[in-house]
Amino acid sequence: MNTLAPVFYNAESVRRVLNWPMVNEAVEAALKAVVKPKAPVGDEPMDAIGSEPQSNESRGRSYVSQPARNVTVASNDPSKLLLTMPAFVGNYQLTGNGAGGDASNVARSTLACKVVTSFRSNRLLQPPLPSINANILLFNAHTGELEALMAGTDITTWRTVSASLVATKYLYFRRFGPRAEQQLGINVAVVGCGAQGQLHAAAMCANFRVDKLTLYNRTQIRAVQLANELRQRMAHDSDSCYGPKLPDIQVCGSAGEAVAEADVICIATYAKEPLIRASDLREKRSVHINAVGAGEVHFGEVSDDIYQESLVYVDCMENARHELVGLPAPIAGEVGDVIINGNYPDEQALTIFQSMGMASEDACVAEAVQTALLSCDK
Ligand SMILES: NC(=O)C1=CN([C@@H]2O[C@H](COP(=O)(O)OP(=O)(O)OC[C@H]3O[C@@H](n4cnc5c(N)ncnc54)[C@H](O)[C@@H]3O)[C@@H](O)[C@H]2O)C=CC1
Ligand SMILES: O=C([O-])C1=[NH+]CCC1
Repeated sequence: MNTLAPVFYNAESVRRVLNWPMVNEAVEAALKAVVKPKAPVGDEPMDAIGSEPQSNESRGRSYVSQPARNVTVASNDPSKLLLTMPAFVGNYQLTGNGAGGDASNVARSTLACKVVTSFRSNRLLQPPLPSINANILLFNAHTGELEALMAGTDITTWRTVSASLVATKYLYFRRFGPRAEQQLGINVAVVGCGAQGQLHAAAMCANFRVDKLTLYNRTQIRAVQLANELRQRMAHDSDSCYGPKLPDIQVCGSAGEAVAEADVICIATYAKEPLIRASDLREKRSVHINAVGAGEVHFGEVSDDIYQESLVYVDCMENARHELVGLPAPIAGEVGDVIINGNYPDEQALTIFQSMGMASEDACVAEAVQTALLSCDK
């Protein structure tokens, strides 16, 4: 493509092409690409003696260059942050869905940088603004030229929710069998009904068979509004993807009440103190938690006693070394490794997906969005 002048894709254009099959596939590609190859035990190639294991690139697998994100505190207020998130994702493939209709199945490489602010007080403005605002720069991966600037706020919400969907599929459903995500009904709890919580609630119902959805928000009216919106949307959706029966949606007075019968919990707040504890979870564990929020300290909203009982998985081990210092439990592994190797947790396990958010997810989704928009123009 000739990129003499970068193209601007506004939020409306991006929203037009976002859909779950596309975003889920792009996010799954990013989660797999960050997994570093393991050195084969007792079978090291001659040229590997004393050196690093062979790279994903030399093995023909996808790979990532994703430095730790840079955080700038805006003014003297530590809750106002500017994050720069660069990533190169090499040699990954998307099928027709993930490429926005372009089923060429060629290996792709994407170079991108997301610039995102997190100003949690934006919600208190009149009128309120989103807490998270993002833009994504997409470069030509061969020449380094800037090709596009893309509105990235919706992509941030969608790719974060999608990471929770993918984690739920592999860390929860797949422990019960290869097609359990299509067959098993689940109870889902959403704690925090801001931008993230709202889309988590809708996406869990659109992608899985949800029997019961419980919602909790500190300001209850927002949970009530979300419940009403979801009920209306589901009732009017003609090509229903919600399974044979619509979910029973309930608003709860506490986070503990919301999670009491949940199989899958999504928690996305700015709370610094834990909102859920081990005694809140149902006795028969077999529970999966997507821990998404808490701002600067990712693991603040879930109590230590839950972490201590859990197998904790992350999106990226390398990022965890920088961002999860003090995590009250060891890290069991990366979601991408579970996808690649099929080493699913036991049925009874309590698992946490500790979501930090990766620049490579933004890059792969932005690339899929651009492909979809270009194919719309044809
Ligand atoms: N893991 C990832 O990739 C990403 C994580 N996030 C994080 O997700 C969280 C939510 O983000 P948004 O939904 O965009 O924000 P939002 O401002 O739209 O919603 C924030 C929610 O947190 C709740 N909340 C805030 N403080 C609380 C407290 N002390 N106790 C209980 N509830 C509280 C609010 O009631 C609201 O429901 C943030 O921590 C944000 O940093 C956001 C984007 C990506
Ligand atoms: O990954 C991301 O984009 C963010 N994580 C927290 C704020 C924004």
